[in-house]
Order: sequence, then C-alpha cells, then structure tokens
Amino acid sequence: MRKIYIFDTTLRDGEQSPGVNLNTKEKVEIALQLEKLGVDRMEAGFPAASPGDLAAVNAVARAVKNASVIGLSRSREQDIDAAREALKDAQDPCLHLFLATSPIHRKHKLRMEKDQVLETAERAIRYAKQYFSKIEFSPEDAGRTELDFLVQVTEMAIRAGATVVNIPDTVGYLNPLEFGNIFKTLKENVTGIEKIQLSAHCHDDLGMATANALAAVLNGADQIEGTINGIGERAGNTAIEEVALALATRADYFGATTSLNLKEIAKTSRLVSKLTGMPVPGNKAIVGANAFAHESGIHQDGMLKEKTTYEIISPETIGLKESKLVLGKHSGRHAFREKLIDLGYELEDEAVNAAFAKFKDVADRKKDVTDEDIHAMLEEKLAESPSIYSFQTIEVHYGNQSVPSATIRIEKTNEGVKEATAEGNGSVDAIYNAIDKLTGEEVELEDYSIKSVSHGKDALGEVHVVLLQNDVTAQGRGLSTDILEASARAYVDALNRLIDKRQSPGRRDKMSLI
Ligand SMILES: CC(=O)SCCNC(=O)CCNC(=O)[C@H](O)C(C)(C)COP(=O)(O)OP(=O)(O)OC[C@H]1O[C@@H](n2cnc3c(N)ncnc32)[C@H](O)[C@@H]1OP(=O)(O)O
Ligand SMILES: CC(C)C(=O)C(=O)O
Repeated sequence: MRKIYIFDTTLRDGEQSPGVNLNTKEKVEIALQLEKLGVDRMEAGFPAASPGDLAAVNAVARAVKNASVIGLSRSREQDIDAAREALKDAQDPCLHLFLATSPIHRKHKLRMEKDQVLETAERAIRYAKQYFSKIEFSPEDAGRTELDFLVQVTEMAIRAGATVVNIPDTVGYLNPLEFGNIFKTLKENVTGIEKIQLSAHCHDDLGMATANALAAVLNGADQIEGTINGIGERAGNTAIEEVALALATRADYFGATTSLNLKEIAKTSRLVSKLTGMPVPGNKAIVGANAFAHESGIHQDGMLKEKTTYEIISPETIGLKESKLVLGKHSGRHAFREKLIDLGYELEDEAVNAAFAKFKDVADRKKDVTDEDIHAMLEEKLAESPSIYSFQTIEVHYGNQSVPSATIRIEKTNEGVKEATAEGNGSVDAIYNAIDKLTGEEVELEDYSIKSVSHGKDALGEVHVVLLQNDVTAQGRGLSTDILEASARAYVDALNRLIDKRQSPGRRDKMSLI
C-alpha cells in the first residue's frame, strides 16, 4: 500500500473560518490531539499574522514531538523571519511558502507578470532555504493557473529547494477529473518531479473537496491537506476524516493508506467542534451525529440482522461505541421490539402490537421518541383499566377575551360514541365539564399535575389526576404531545378506574402496581 501523508491545517486554514479564533492554549490542546490522531504534519498558524499567532505557533512547536510543525508565510522575508522565530524550537520544522499563480490573482491581486511571480517565489524559497531544510511551496489558485505555467512554477520550486509542492484548488473550482489531470500532467512533464512530494489542498465551494483530494491520490499525490470536520475559509477544506476513511474503506480501489490512528477521529472531531464553536452538522460524513444512526424500519431490520447491510464503516473504527437505532415515525416492529428488550420489557406479541400502535401515534407527532417516552407509553398501557369510556377526540376554543369551551367525543362500551360541549374557567375546566356532562358522573378533582416526560418543544406531556367520589379515590394518567389532550385522557382514565372500583370493590388499584 502506498502511504499518503496527512498534512493537517485545522489550526491555520481551519482557523480562517469566519468567527473562529483559537488562543494559544486551545491551539496546543488541538495540536496534541492531532498528534494522537497521528497526522504526519500540522500547520499551526501564520506567524506573521500577529504576535499572538507567532506565540501560538511557537507553543505548538514546543509541545509537539511526533509530527512536523509548519508555519505559513507569504513570499516575503518579513513573513519568513516571523516563521523562523515561531518554529525555532520545533523538532521537525517546515516552512510553507505561497504565491498566487493564476491569471486572475496575478492581474488583480499581486499585479505581477508571470516572470515577476517566478522571480518573487524563487527569491523567497532561496532565502528560506538558508534556515529551513523542509520547505513546501504552494502556487496559490493553482486550480485556475495555466497548466504549462504550473509546470514552469513547479520546476522553479524544485530548483530553488522546495521539498514539497502543494497544488491548491484555492477557490474549490475544479472537478475531480480536472484536478486529477493536474497531477498527471505534473508527474509526466516536470523535470525533477521525483525529488519532491506532490500535495493536494482542496476547498469545498462546490462540494468536491474530498472527491478532488481522492482524484489527486489516484493521480500520484503523496500528501493530502485538510482540516478536521472540513472547517476552513468559506465552505471549508477537504475533511481529513473523510479522506482517511475513504482510503481505509476502499483500500481495494485506492491502494493507499494513511498512518492515522482512526480510533481518535471521533474524539478529535468533538474537540475541534468544541474549541472552534463550529457545530458538526448531523449529516456530516463520518463524524455527524447521524452518520451511524438508523431511523427507518427497513434499515433497522437490516441492521439487526446484519450490520453490513446498511453500514460500510463500523462506528468502533472511529472510536465510537456503537451504532444507534433511533425510533421515529419510520421505524418498524423489529426495532421497536429490540428497544423494548433493551429497556427491560418482555411482552407478548399482542402487547408489543398494542404498544407499537401507541408508539406510531406518538411518533407521528414527535421528532424522536425517546426512552423516557417509551417507558411512559408502556406504563400507561400496562396500567390500563377496563375501559368503560374510551377517549376519541377533543376540540378546545380558547381566547383570553372569551369563555373557553371544549367539545369532547368519548366512546362508551356497548353504547357507541357520544359528544358534548361545555364551557369552563379555563381550557382544562371546560374539558372536564364536557366529560362530566357526557358521563353523568359526579366527581371532584382532588389533584391535577403535569410534567414533561422528555425534552424539547415536542416533548410528551404527562398529566396525573386524582378524582374523588363518595370517599373513593382513583388516579388517572394521560400522555400526549398536547397537554390538553393529556388532561382529557388522564380524566377519562381516572373515571374508568373509579367506575371499576365501584363495580368491583376490593380490587387493587392497578396504578399502584406501576
Ligand atoms: C489562500 C490562503 O488561505 S492564503 C492565507 C490567507 N491567510 C491570511 O491572510 C491570514 C493572515 N493574514 C494577515 O494577518 C494579514 O493579511 C497579513 C499580516 C499577512 C498582511 O497584512 P497587510 O500587510 O495589512 O496586507 P493585506 O492583507 O491587506 O494585503 C496583502 C498584501 O500581501 C500581498 N500578498 C498576498 N499574497 C502574497 C504572497 N503569497 N506573497 C507576497 N505577497 C503577497 C498582497 O498583494 C498585498 O500586497 P500589497 O499590500 O502590496 O497590495
Ligand atoms: C496557502 C494555500 C495553500 C491555501 O490555503 C489555499 O490556496 O487555499
């Protein structure tokens, strides 16, 4: 297997993400984690940018022992001198020099002709060579540079003493075929190409940063540059974790590998996200929260039978504990039953089916059904009393300038569905008056409490009521994503228990079993 060197630039290009500013302590913390991850090279900053960045690069250079530490520099002596100062204590220092080469950058930004670009870069490399044995040179915006000029620039860099020539697609403009072709062309046409390593540095403006980096590998690149979580200027850089996992997972195709300790990937991603304040999108490849989560029934069934049906990478590979089966409205019975077993419930098929129907009802109204929701649903089901009345529908009218009213539909065993409307002091009072009207029961509401079962705006609300009738009390519980519906369900549940107690005195209140 061919080794691909990993050049991490989280601390330099990653820090160029708008809004990100890492202090020295944070840079050192990330650098030490990158060292554990096993990156070969890490760009710690741009020492000429500020005294703070120079100090941070110096601190990283002193802390890191097992990776080459790199500082970025324009093709100017003052920048090179700042990098010398920053990297003076590094065990394996490297200077990263750059100068733009594309027609757009030459004309509008540098205001230089081609020969001036060549001269300026060569002078800088030769100056730096007095102090650094390792120099990487980047023709900035190589992606939009004329290919024949890029060949000329690369030959100049090799002659002047560069050890790595990096090809940046600075604005993420190219597609994999075009980017791969640059490497092929340089390999075939540059005199002395065997003396240096070729590197790829891609940006994600068109979402092709990882694909372009892999195309470079296929066409002879020795090194890939990127950042953790793909952070960086504008749409970001190639995500190192994506390249590493693509090479590891498809070694059959790429025939190349990295020295990364893949088990450190999840931890590194979390640290970078925390210290940069840049959340990782849920659907981000490899490190997103959903990368190893399965929600739909057919996928969950496949996963339970054989994980490779829906997972090409195991979560353990990147240091995560396990895949997640997330219950939601697309889930099926296999995953639901598995969850019940996990939570300690052993139910007969019929009970599973009843609980599953309730689960689908909740899942229709809620984004995720949590473990707490399932406990609450099952406890409600297990505690069900013989239902004389079963709740059907509810409609409530509330306005702070009008009297609240509620229309309730309830089915009575052997009598069918009945409907009643009533007003009240508040919405719950109106609901309870309507139920009283329907059932004809005279009860007192002894206690009413409400709590949220899980978190978030769509959390299940659980209402608990105690009803009193002629010295007999009964509790009732109602569960719904809507607290008014939960209130109605709890009241009907308590009424059923009250009637049950009246009809069979001495029977234990099943609620006490919960
Ligand atoms: C593609 C990339 O990611 S490149 C890295 C980008 N990162 C950064 O720019 C972060 C750090 N930068 C900084 O802190 C500042 O830009 C500094 C300290 C480097 C320079 O600041 P200033 O001196 O105020 O210059 P400013 O940034 O406004 O303009 C850049 C100047 O450098 C020139 N320049 C740009 N790239 C290079 C280069 N590779 N080599 C030499 N000169 C360059 C520009 O033409 C411009 O020159 P001019 O002043 O003669 O017109
Ligand atoms: C300095 C260079 C490599 C760069 O960051 C870019 O061109 O994107």
